[in-house]
Amino acid sequence: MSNPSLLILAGDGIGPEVMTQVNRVIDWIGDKRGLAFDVSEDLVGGAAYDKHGTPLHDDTMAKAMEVDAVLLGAVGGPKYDALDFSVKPERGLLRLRKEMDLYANLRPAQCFDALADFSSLKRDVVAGLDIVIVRELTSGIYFGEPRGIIHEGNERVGINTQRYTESEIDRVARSAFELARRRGNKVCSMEKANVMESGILWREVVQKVHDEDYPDVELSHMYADAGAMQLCRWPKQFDVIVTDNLFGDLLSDAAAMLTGSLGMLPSASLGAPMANGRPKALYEPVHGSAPDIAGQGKANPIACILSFAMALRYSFDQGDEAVRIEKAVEKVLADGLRTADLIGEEGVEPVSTEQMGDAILAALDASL
Ligand SMILES: NC(=O)C1=CN([C@@H]2O[C@H](COP(=O)(O)OP(=O)(O)OC[C@H]3O[C@@H](n4cnc5c(N)ncnc54)[C@H](O)[C@@H]3O)[C@@H](O)[C@H]2O)C=CC1
Ligand SMILES: CC(C)CC(=O)C(=O)O
Ligand SMILES: [Mg+2]
Repeated sequence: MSNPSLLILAGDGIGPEVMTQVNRVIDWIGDKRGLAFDVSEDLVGGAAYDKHGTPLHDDTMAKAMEVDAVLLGAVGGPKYDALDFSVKPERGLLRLRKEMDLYANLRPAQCFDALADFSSLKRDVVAGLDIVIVRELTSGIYFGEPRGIIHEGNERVGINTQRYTESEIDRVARSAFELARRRGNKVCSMEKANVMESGILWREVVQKVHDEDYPDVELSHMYADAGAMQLCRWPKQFDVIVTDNLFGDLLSDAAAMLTGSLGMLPSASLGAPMANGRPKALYEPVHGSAPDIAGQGKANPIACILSFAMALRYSFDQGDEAVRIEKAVEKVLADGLRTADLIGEEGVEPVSTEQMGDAILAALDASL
């Protein structure tokens, strides 16, 4: 039988830097755990634009549709800010999400004990935190029509449309309830049903899916603005949060700071099962291309490494190996290793991206 296939799209900015460390972990898993992957690499975002004049070449899109899982670094950067909207690096990533139909974006926010004092919130509030935001990823205001910038009278008007069908809400709600059953059995759904019709529909459909098929899961509803406040006030009240594309984008960046840094948050974007039973899947850190630190060897590779651990868990039924990687990360943090984004106190010397990779590989070796 052939090895499972992975397509690596490192992208722009710190994407290739953090992905270099992930490649080392992939090699380690192949050598030391006998879990080899057929890895291919390609371009996305600004890197693809530079070569092909498009942020995602059709051939790359076709490859992404064929492989067992895609691993992505990050896209975007100031070099591309002036480009026409249709060819901006971010469009490449949005096309992947849309055409692979990756409707459920799982964004876990877990606070490692060693970082509990580093969060901008008090230790009590974040210690032991383990929540997952399930963000709808293929619809809502990022994709709704009409959209654009039009002329009206003597001024321009920017338009985006929030649009959700019942079936789009239904399927992401099911993902959240299924996930909750494997965790703390609680779902909190967030929208703005007080001011948006799409929020009213969202709330109704989530409630219906719950009542018909998941009555055993505890369900609550919250307005997304209040949800943001509750995430900062007492995040441990949550287990799984399900929300739309825009609110999920915002709430998950906010949740990142509960864990210490945006450089810590992995994600899995999952779609319907393929013929082999595995879900269509793309794994990527929640952070972007971090142009302010790109090329300096300062980036924290943990979010991207933990995204590969999520791939092992959700695409390849290798939950034990995923835990092995998560424990290795926990160990290096407990040993005091910190990339620059995790340094709060004076006198603590940051390690480089590569040194963090070295330490995680050493911790993996020690786990054998
Ligand atoms: N999935 C993706 O590829 C995403 C791409 N972007 C794109 O990235 C570019 C920069 O966007 P920003 O708003 O600055 O967000 P960003 O996530 O790239 O950076 C925000 C802040 O967090 C820091 N940071 C992020 N990841 C880090 C890591 N691994 N280690 C250490 N520090 C880290 C950065 O240095 C920066 O100060 C833009 O072009 C944006 O569109 C933004 C978010 C997601
Ligand atoms: C297309 C991305 C740049 C949008 C984003 O911030 C995200 O998905 O986290
Ligand atoms: Mg974002």
